Formats: sequence, C-alpha cells, structure tokens
Amino acid sequence: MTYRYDLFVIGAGPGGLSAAKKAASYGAKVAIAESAHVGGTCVNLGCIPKKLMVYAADFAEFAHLAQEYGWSQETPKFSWQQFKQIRDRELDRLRHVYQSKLKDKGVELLQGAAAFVDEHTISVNDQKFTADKILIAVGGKATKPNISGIEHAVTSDEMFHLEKLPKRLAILGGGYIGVEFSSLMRGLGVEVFLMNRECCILEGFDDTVRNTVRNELVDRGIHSYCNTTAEKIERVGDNIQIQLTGDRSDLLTVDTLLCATGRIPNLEHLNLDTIGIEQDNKAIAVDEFSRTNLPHIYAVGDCTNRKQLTPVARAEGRAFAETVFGKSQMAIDYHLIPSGVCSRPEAATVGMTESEAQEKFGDRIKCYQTEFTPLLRTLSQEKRQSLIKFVTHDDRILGIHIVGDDAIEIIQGFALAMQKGLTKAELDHAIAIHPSSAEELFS
Ligand SMILES: Cc1cc2nc3c(=O)[nH]c(=O)nc-3n(C[C@H](O)[C@H](O)[C@H](O)COP(=O)(O)OP(=O)(O)OC[C@H]3O[C@@H](n4cnc5c(N)ncnc54)[C@H](O)[C@@H]3O)c2cc1C
Ligand SMILES: NC(=O)c1ccc[n+]([C@@H]2O[C@H](COP(=O)([O-])OP(=O)(O)OC[C@H]3O[C@@H](n4cnc5c(N)ncnc54)[C@H](O)[C@@H]3O)[C@@H](O)[C@H]2O)c1
Repeated sequence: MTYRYDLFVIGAGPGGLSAAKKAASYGAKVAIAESAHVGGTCVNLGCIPKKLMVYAADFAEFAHLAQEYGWSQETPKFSWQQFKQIRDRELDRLRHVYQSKLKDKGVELLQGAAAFVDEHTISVNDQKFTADKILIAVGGKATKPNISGIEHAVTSDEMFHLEKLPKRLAILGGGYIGVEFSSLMRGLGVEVFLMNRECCILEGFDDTVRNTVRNELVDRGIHSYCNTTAEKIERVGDNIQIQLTGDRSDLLTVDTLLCATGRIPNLEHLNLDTIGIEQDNKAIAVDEFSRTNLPHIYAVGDCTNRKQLTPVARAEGRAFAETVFGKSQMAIDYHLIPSGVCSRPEAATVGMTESEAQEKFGDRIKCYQTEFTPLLRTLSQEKRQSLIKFVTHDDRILGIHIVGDDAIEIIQGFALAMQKGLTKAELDHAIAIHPSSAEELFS
C-alpha cells in the first residue's frame, strides 16, 4: 500500500512542530494540519503572550523601585490596547517564523481541522489525505468545573483578548495559571481575588515554596482565599456575583471571573472512536515511545497523560521522530524536569519536595534553606525576600526549590547538574559568580 505522506501530524503546537521538522530532516514526506494558529497554545495563548504580559506588569514594580534608586517620581501610564497591539504584532512575527521553518524543511502545512476517516486516512476541509504514520499532537483546552453559572467565567484564552482590563478580577484555581494571572493582573493594577480549594496555592510544589509565594502575593495586595471555591455564579448587570463556599462563604462581586481549574486533552473532534484509539483518563494512552494501541499512530504533548509543558511536548515530538524515522529508539526521561511559575515572586522547582523525599527516605533526608534579600532589592523600603531550599539524601541533591527574582533562570543549570548526580559537597566546592542571587546556592 502506498500513502500520500510518510507522516501526517495533527496539530502545529510545540509537539507537532518539533516532530514534523525532525521527521522531514530524515527525508520523510510530512504534512501538518493546524485548525487555528501555527505555534499552538504556547505561542498564541500560553507561554509567550503570558510572559510578555508578565514583563508588561513588571514595569510598574520597576517604576516604583526606580524611585528608591534616585529616579524622580513620575506616574507612568499603561495602555492595555497599545500593549495588545504590540504583543500581537510579535506573535504574528513568531507564527511566520514557524511557518517558514516548516517550508524550509519541506513540510506541507494544511490549514483546517483534521479528523480520522480510517486508520490511515485523515480529512481536512473535506479533503482526504493518506499517511503511513500519524502523529496526534492536538494539545489541550481549559476545563471548567460543574458550578451553576460557570458560563460567566472566562478561561485563560479569553484573558489575552479582554476588551479592557478588569477592575476586580476573581480567579478560580490556584495552580500555575491562576497564580501567574493573579500576579500579573495585580501588577497591572487590578484588584485580584484568588480562590483555591486546597489549603494553599500551587499544589504539588514544596510546602515552603507554596507558603512563601502565597505570603508574597498577599503582601503585594492579592486577596488569597484558600480552602474556598465557588458554589454559585450569577451575572448581575455588568458584574458577576460569586457565592463562595469553604473557609470563605461571603458573596464576592467582581467584573471578571477567570476559571483556571486545569486543562484536558483536545480530542473531541478527532473521531478517535471510529478507529479505536485507547484512552487513559480522557487522554490518549501511549507507551514510552509515544505509540498508541495502533502501532502506526502516535501521540505527544498535552493530549497525552504526561507533563503539560512546552519543553516536554517538544522533546516528545523529537523523540518520536528519532525513534520512527531516525536511527535510534528514544524515550523521554521524565525524572528531574524543572518547571517555573512566572508569578512575582517567581517560583522554580526541580526534583523532589521535602514531603516526597520524606515519604521515600524517611528521616534520613536533610534540608538546607536560606532566605536573603537580593542586592537589587536592598535599597528598597519594601524588602523582598528570596528563598532557596535543597532537599538531600546521603548528600545527593534530590530537589531544589527557589522563590524570588530570576528563580526560573537560576534553576535551569542546576537541573542539569542534578541529572548528573550532583552532591551538596560538590556544589559547596564550586566557585560562584559574585554578586549574584545564584551564589546563594553555593555554600
Ligand atoms: C496560559 C498558559 C500558559 C502556559 N505557560 C507555560 C509556560 O510558561 N511554560 C511551559 O512550559 N508551558 C506553559 N503552558 C503549557 C504549554 O502551552 C503546553 O504544554 C504546550 O503548548 C503543549 O504543546 P502541544 O504541542 O502538546 O499542544 P498545543 O500547543 O496546545 O498545540 C496543539 C495544536 O493543535 C491544534 N489542533 C487541535 N485540534 C486539531 C485538529 N483536530 N486539527 C488540526 N489542528 C488541531 C491546536 O489548534 C493547537 O495549535 C502554558 C499553557 C497555558 C494555557
Ligand atoms: N509556567 C508554566 O510552566 C505553566 C504556566 C501555565 C500553565 N502550565 C501548564 O498548564 C497546566 C494547566 O494549568 P492550570 O493552572 O489550569 O492547572 P493546574 O492543574 O496547575 O491547577 C488547577 C488548580 O485548580 C484547582 N481547582 C480545580 N477545580 C477547582 C474548583 N472547583 N474550585 C477551586 N479550585 C479548583 C486545582 O485544585 C488546582 O490547584 C499546568 O498543569 C501546567 O502543566 C504551565
């Protein structure tokens, strides 16, 4: 049987793009279908626009800090409309860069929603295409809990395109998205109410990090309601009224409600049932080589049940292409993947939390913790603390957790060193750069 393509990729996000380009570099004839914008969630509605908004918000804090350094007092004004225009111009440029990279590699881009017709046939805009191998890389979408009136809540997708900045914003969910948006919106001058149903924000992070970030958010004026969720939501005129339940049970009135309660795979329009692809908890079930139960169909990124992070989707895409079209079988090592929350303060983490290490090694673990004021902040009246915590066992570093300026940039190199089995003694013998925040990791 001959097929039109060696590989058909569904979804041009980080996972699909990296797989398509790598497979093409091995000489495969590749097509990629995209129903929205090339670049996927990351470029269009995720990492990149989010981080640009974080930077936009930072200028408010820096303008304040500048006065402590002797700059004269002026009140800078922020224009949301102007920022959106400038940001969208940059996202457009990025999309073009990704498109021309596909073209350079000879990958054919098909604009439209793809669905399975049979095991080797995909339809896009009523046209049918056959392929020997198929990669599903359709990513995820925001999910909303079943709460009366939840249709009045927006998701992170809409937050990027709001007509105007909210005056009072409530956020349901204290995970990555809830914490990042609460912080950046506060930075832009919005009154923010952050609700999470657990005892603290950032479930899964080390408890010290969770508590430190929360205290700092509160210090910056965010109302943080833990053990609290929404029972009922109603639109009243231009406002949204939220009946809270849990530790807080009052009626909260805001103009915008962001639902940030998690993301699920985006599988509903693919016709997966017609070909019998097995699922695992609403995601596509795959083995260590990203292969589904059908041996010629693979899946990578947020539509599988692994880590919902851009570098992970990219790595899975590359590993798939290497395994199927390259020279060696490649599986991803999910151990020690660093991640960071772009809140103010920033939080970054790699490896085990203290409680995870305790569960595994009991009282034999040892933690080291240091808190300090970064040099940049020492002239300020508002003392912003940074925090570094090591979790070790028999001197081997099991986890590093950082809160404060540049935490995300600092942790990257240490994650690599940990993968190489770094011990605390080795770190203490190394020579750091001074003055810096990262030097605080060295003894
Ligand atoms: C607000 C937000 C902020 C984030 N910030 C970060 C961050 O700072 N760092 C980080 O590592 N991760 C971050 N993430 C997560 C990151 O965006 C995802 O993990 C990553 O984009 C997953 O890549 P993917 O290729 O699996 O899917 P996606 O990027 O979602 O791409 C999937 C693509 O498939 C397309 N598609 C879907 N169905 C079809 C179909 N039937 N036919 C054709 N095309 C289809 C979609 O339109 C989309 O373009 C963030 C996510 C969000 C929502
Ligand atoms: N900086 C980054 O790397 C980054 C940034 C954004 C998103 N992401 C990725 O996207 C994924 C999705 O982000 P997210 O923040 O939507 O999900 P999340 O899983 O990180 O957090 C969702 C939070 O909502 C809470 N929740 C669920 N239902 C609730 C309810 N009814 N009431 C109150 N709280 C409720 C959950 O307990 C959880 O704490 C993340 O897991 C992450 O992998 C990464």
